[in-house]
Amino acid sequence: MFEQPIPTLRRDGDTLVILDQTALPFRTETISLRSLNDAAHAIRSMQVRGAPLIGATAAHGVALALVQDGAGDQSLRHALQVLGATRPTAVNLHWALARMARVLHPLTPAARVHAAWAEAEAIRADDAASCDAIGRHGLALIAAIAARRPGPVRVMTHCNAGWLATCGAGTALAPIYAAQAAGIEVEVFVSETRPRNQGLLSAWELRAAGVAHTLIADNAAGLLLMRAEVDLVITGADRVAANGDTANKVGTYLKALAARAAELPFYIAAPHSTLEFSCANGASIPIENRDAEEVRLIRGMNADGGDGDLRLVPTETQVLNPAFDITPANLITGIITERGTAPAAGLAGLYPEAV
Ligand SMILES: CSC[C@H]1O[C@H](OP(=O)(O)O)[C@H](O)[C@@H]1O
Repeated sequence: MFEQPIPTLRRDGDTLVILDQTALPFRTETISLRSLNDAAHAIRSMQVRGAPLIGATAAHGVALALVQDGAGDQSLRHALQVLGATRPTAVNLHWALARMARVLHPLTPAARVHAAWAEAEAIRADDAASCDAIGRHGLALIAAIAARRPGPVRVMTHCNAGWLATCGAGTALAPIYAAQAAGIEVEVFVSETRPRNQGLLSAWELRAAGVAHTLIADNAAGLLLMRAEVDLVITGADRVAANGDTANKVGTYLKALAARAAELPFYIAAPHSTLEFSCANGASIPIENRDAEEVRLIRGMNADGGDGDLRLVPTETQVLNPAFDITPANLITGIITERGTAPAAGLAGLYPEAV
C-alpha cells in the first residue's frame, strides 16, 4: 500500500487535519477542520482539491457537522446540502455524500456520529486501495512500452492527479509511482495547468519522490506530442459518464486532441467514485466556473522566499474561468480503473452491477 509522504487528510479526535494545498508548493502547512463550515470552505477554496480527496473530505465534513451541530435529521440534511453545494463537477463529492446519507439517515441520532466517522474512514480506505489498484493496472501500460524499446517511458500528464488529489497514491500518477517501484525508468512531462497551476503540485510531488520530470507551459504540450516526444498521456478525471465522456481539468481536451492528431495513446485514470453511470454523456456534466481573480492573478515565490499573488491584469479585465472541460470518449484510448483498463465506451464491462 502506497504511503502518502504527508497525509492529505487525517482524523484527529473530533477534528480533521488536512494538508493545505493553497500553500503548496511554497509552504507545507496543515489545517485542523473543526466544523461543517471549515470543511465546506476547505473544499470551495481548494485547500483540499482533487476529485477523490474532495469526496473523502466531504464525508468527514458530515461527521464534523454532527459532532458540532447535533446529529438530528435537520442537522444531517443541512450538512449534506452545504457540502453538496461546494463544487459541482467532481462526482466523487456527490457520491461520497450519497453514501453517507444512505448509512446515516436510517440510524437514530445517537448512533450517527460514530457511524459517520466509520463510513468516512471507509471511504478514505476505499480510495487508497483504488489508487493502488489503478497504479498496478496503469503499470502494465508503462511496462509494455518499456519492453518495446530502451530508455525512459515518457508520460505526459495534466493538472495534479497524484497522491495530493486522493487518499492514496493518486490516479494518473499512481502508475508512475508503481513503475518507479518496479524499477522501470519513467520521465513525466508536467503541464503548469493555468490558472491554479496544479501542475506545480505534480512537480513538487515528483521531485520529492525522485521521479524525473519536466515542467512545461500548457501551450507547449502540442509541440511535444506532435514531435512524438511523449509515449502516452495519462490524466485524472472529475466525472466519467456512462459513454466514457470525461470531465477533467480545463486543458485536458486540448491534450486529447493533440494526442489523437499525433496518434499517441491518451488514458484517463479514475476510481469507481469518479464514474457516474447514471450520467449518459458529457453534455450533462456541470462545469464549474470559478472566480475571475484566479485568472487575473498568479501565485509565486518572491526573491526572499515568501509567496504571494501578482496581478497580471486590472480587475476591470473581463475573464471567463471554466475549471474543467469535457473530453469525448472517442478521443480516449482507455480508462484505467481499480478493476482494470477498459476502452472509454466499454466501462460497463468492468462494472456490470452499475448498469
Ligand atoms: C485525481 S484528481 C482528479 C482531478 O481533480 C482536479 O481538479 P481540482 O484541482 O480543481 O480539484 C483535476 O481536475 C484532476 O485531474
